[in-house]
Amino acid sequence: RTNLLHHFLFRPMQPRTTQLENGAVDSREKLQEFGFDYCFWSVEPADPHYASQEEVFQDLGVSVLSAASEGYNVCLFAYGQTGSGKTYTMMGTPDSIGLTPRICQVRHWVISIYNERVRDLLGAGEQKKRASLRVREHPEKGPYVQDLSQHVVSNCKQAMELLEEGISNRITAATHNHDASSRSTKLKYHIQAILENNLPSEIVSRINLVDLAGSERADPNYCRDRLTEGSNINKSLVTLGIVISALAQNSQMSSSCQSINSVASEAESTGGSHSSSLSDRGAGGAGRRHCFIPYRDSVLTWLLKDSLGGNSKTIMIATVSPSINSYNETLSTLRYAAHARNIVNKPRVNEDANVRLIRELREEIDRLKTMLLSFEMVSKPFNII
Ligand SMILES: Nc1ncnc2c1ncn2[C@@H]1O[C@H](COP(=O)(O)OP(=O)(O)OP(=O)(O)O)[C@@H](O)[C@H]1O
Repeated sequence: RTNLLHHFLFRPMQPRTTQLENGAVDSREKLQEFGFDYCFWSVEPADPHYASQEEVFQDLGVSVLSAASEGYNVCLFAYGQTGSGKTYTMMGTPDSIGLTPRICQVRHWVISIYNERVRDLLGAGEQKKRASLRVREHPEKGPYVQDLSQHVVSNCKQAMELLEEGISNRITAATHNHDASSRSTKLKYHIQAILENNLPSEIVSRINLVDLAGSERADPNYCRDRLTEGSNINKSLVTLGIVISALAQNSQMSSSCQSINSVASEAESTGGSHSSSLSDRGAGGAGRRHCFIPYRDSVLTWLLKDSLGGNSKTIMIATVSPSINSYNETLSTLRYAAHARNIVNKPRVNEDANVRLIRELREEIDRLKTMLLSFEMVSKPFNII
């Protein structure tokens, strides 16, 4: 999230009309307003407002890389209806390279790819044979996939080749196994790129790049008729929706408690007669139960635990189609994104405690040296005499 906030007036390209009971037509436009940080229009290259892949990278990719080099975990995920451009934005085409290969072109990235069944798409030998890998949770580093193969890439071309290899492995595996879950892959791919900075800072930051399946799968009715695929098929996307709205609700609750508490402390400091009642209300608000966040209900949300409401800077790309036929899906994507925007994460620099202490002591020495220098400069005129 940046501080920049624009407003998006959602207006269908043709005014929506409603047939009234008496046969008349109500052609009033229905406008909906949404907040967002960036908006990219990439329908027609000849359009003066056309946003190229390079522009999207400059706005989003560069901030991902700079946050990661500072030691923050970063997550970038694309959400939207089928065919609205998630893969185009995240992966791109050979002629128009998207965000993921551009982000991964930096040296010493370690890439791992897996789908929602946590299959290692780039594994060789034993790793390739395994149907699925286990997700475990490290007390400090958070959830991770055990025994995932790691691949180092040093340029954009290598990253693109590796991604294509992983994606073709996923398609082959799904076709051969007649695996219902893989055929309707909820998560197209999930890459974890780990940036390891060498000593003395020892910063390790994790980048999650996620290309989700079409958002219409988040609708529990989507595969009602597909008996073979079962009702759990869209679990990742449905759970993602539940997690996002629960987090948004918690964040809103916390911010309203904070504002009540700040009004209360202001009233207390000015000696207001009603301060105690406001404090009580604040305490009551804080005491209100926060929603339980069901991260573990799906592998996707478990692995993205830090990215959603935790230690990460997270960017959600909501892709929408300009077509009037996609009105409902577009509206639902924008509502989803508006919910996600309310989530407050707590990103922090990943540093070893000892390393942090050394860094802080060095900063203190620098500060004291500067003070000493300015003190010497002030006292010099007297010495000259
Ligand atoms: N901005 C764009 N410019 C040019 N082509 C685009 C753009 N966005 C999408 N496309 C093209 O539209 C088609 C569908 O896009 P894409 O595969 O990215 O959709 P998706 O949201 O990932 O769909 P799904 O959820 O089904 O995988 C692709 O052929 C893609 O190259």
